[in-house]
Amino acid sequence: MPAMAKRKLSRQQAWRIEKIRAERARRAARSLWGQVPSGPDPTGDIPATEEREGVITAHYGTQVEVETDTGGGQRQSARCHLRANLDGMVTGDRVVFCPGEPMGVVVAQLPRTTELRRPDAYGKLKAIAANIDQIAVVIAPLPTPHANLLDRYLVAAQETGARPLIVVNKCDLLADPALAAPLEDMLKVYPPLGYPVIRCSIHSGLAELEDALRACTSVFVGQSGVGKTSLLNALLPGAAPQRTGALSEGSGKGTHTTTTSGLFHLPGGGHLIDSPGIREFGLGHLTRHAVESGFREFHPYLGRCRFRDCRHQSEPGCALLAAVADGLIPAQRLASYRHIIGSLDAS
Ligand SMILES: Nc1nc2c(ncn2[C@@H]2O[C@H](COP(=O)(O)OP(=O)(O)OP(=O)(O)O)[C@@H](O)[C@H]2O)c(=O)[nH]1
Ligand SMILES: [Zn+2]
Repeated sequence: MPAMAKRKLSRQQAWRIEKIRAERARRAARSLWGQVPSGPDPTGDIPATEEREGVITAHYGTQVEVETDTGGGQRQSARCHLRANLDGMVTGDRVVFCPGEPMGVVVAQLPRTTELRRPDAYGKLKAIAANIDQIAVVIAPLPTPHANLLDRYLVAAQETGARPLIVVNKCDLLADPALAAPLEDMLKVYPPLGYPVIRCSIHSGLAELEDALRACTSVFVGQSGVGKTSLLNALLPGAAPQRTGALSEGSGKGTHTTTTSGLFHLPGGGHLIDSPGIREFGLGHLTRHAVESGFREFHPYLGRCRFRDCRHQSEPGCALLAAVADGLIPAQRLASYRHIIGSLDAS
């Protein structure tokens, strides 16, 4: 701990230091993401301490890789231990750390803007990534896309606060009308609902995807085989899978374990967080309330059904059924809703 922390501080001094720390963290985070903070730097008159702010870019059990922005687009990485009370840290977390040789130590976690969570083996929801701005749900003509699965990912995305993006990969296969027709039919409901749709393949048309990923931190989620790893490798050759591991305490040399997740910087700008756990995000348990609120076009009708416990199946006076009949809600989305609720009831 720096000597400064041992001094007895008045409440006002402690409050001021807290404010300065928060401002420093905000500036560090914004400049790390390539945004230039505006206004004079109110922390400039404060003497530097050994503590720095950074972002967790990889996680290896009790060790993490923490990256700091050293200015001019340069970044520096430091391997750190986690303090024992900081076991819930994930890739994307912004932290305060003390650099050291061969390893530094993470001393504090800064507040998260968003959090991706999924149930662990015991059903308890655990964070798997933090501070994600955008969730790119990847689909493809093959494996066959299912509206209820896409909607499930969109519902899960809605809960996190990150903005959703639909990425249609393998568009080279759309030359086959038997693959194109059902996909286009399924997709047409999403742009009017405000979900952006991008079409690409690993062979061509990546510029639009690069644009959508610029200046933010994203994750790719979606069914196995839609091409998430291939897209990551097309955007950043050699990025996945990453095979560095924990450093041994004594020698500081690498051992061979696969990292559980990693944050990648894209050459075109923006960052991607990837891990097997993140790819399965959205397939965990959802509550009935989360499912209802995850269908954004349902919002004006929720609470307006005749029966308070309406399940929106065939009940008289159901506001959602009436909205479907009036063409205000796509029938495909109500069908998805029922499918997802049916899977909750069955589990
Ligand atoms: N035709 C075509 N094939 C593609 C494209 N992108 C990926 N593929 C193929 O699709 C298959 C699955 O790709 P992956 O990148 O492993 O899919 P994934 O979504 O990462 O799968 P998981 O790791 O299981 O989640 C591979 O055989 C890829 O070569 C594309 O744009 N066009
Ligand atoms: Zn109803």
